[in-house]
Amino acid sequence: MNELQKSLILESSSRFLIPQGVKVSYGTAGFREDASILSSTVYRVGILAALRSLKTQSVIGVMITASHNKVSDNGVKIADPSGGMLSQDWEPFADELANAPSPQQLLQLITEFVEKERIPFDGVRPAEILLGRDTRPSGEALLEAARQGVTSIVGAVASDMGILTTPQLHWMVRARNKGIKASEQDYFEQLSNSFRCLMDLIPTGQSKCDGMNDKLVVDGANGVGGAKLQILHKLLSVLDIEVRNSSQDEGVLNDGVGADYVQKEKVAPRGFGSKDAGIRCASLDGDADRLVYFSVLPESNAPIDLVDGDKILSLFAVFIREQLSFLNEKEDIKNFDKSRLGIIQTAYANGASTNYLKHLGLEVNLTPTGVKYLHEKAADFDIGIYFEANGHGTILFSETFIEWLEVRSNKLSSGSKEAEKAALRLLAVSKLINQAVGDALSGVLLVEVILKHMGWSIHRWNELYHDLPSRQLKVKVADRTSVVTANAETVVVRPPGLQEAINAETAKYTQGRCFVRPSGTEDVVRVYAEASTQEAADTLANCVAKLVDQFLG
Ligand SMILES: CC(=O)N[C@H]1[C@@H](OP(=O)(O)O)O[C@H](CO)[C@@H](O)[C@@H]1O
Ligand SMILES: [Mg+2]
Repeated sequence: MNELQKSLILESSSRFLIPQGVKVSYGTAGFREDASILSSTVYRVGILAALRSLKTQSVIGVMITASHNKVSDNGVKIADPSGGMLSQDWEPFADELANAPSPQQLLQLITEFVEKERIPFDGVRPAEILLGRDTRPSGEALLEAARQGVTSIVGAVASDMGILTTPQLHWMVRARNKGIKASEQDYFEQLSNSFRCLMDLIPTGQSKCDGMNDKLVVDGANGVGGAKLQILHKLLSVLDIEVRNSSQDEGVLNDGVGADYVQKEKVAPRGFGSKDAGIRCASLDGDADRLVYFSVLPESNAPIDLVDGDKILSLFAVFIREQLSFLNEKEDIKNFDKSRLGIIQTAYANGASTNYLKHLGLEVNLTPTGVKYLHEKAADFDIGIYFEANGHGTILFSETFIEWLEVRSNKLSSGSKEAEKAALRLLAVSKLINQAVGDALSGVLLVEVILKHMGWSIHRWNELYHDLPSRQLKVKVADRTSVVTANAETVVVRPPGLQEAINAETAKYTQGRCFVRPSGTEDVVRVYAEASTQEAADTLANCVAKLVDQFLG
């Protein structure tokens, strides 16, 4: 780094001094705090993104959002060249950078890091960053802070992509680095074209089913997703969609609305009630990277039948497996010796879903909580389907498998019609479903077209299996990092004795399963328990919460 560069960083960082006594950490979902203390953090993430862009010689994304958190919070995270999360080996540097006490210390850290990582300041490409934000009122000023961070690196270019869903920004970064068209319009066109293609491939006579209500009502969490879904809807007049809670004019972001609320509380969001009984409903979270479905029950206090991420995963798995079997029948797929379908879940997946998927003969893998782990594992397969129970997930297709499908779908025209259609369907799914990150908008479209393909109502879908009753609790402890887990967080290895105590308690319950882990986003230890009845799951969770308190309180 030359002297000009150094003085530029010193000068601009003196405009973004860090607040006293605040320590931030790049957690499971980037930095997330009360918006009022975030501008120095976001400014520094702008610098980090520019360095990452120089290092990778690729376009990098910065997304300003706090997802399902309250409207006064905000956050920031980086999208890597693939469109996925920031590489984990850069996370410690993100922490150091964000917490450097003074501009001088910040500059020193950057200088050392640039040398250590051999970041090319004289590379072929200058840094290029796409900036996006959700609808939070604090977003505009924070985006400006990010822009100033980016442009404190000489030659770096920051493009403001405006108000976007998180998955749209990730999609654009991925598309830009693949050299394909990457505007928001291109995103909508790709989704709507591949949706139409899947609709055209629905077997004749299949698209009607008794008791199937064709209307879908979507809760937009008063966030960014509702308005974007309306745009898609205009392009896809075949879909009968009504969007409620679609902006902050209709109510407060994430307040009694949204996928996180619906999934955790198992109640209908604001604006939905017993009048909607039986209708197929869906809920997005504040930045539209999570999706759950539900149907309201006729009782007056509007309880719901929840169709969560596990069941969306199961629906996708059934459909993909069916297409693979059409290819299999023709022996075609056997020629592709590595073709493997993998299912990825976390320990929070309902045990009934895991059993169901294993019964289908599918390979189910568990990873620790957090999209980065699920995504990484899913990329090991030709088709990897991953979902968190809370509704974040997608389907990844390997490049080689896509190439194989492309060749097959051309060759097959002379052979089996079914196999040809199956190959075309899989290709369309790979274009519809976001390959960068879980995306509620593409998720809605895929669910809708698969339900039509199967001729299934939401009730038929929900009957795939019955969730085991479960309970989640949070325990406040002195130091949550003293809980250390192994085996995808299913076993506690520290403090000693805690796992044995959990085992002894769990053994008392039919179909009992229980695990504890430190949260990556909140200062708590989470307890998850499952058993054959709700009462038993509640008791098990409470007993284990007490154990956690005894061992760590
Ligand atoms: C039990 C649970 O829902 N955990 C959530 C939550 O992580 P924790 O590490 O459990 O706080 O936030 C993550 C980021 O949004 C999400 O990936 C994850 O699924
Ligand atoms: Mg989100």
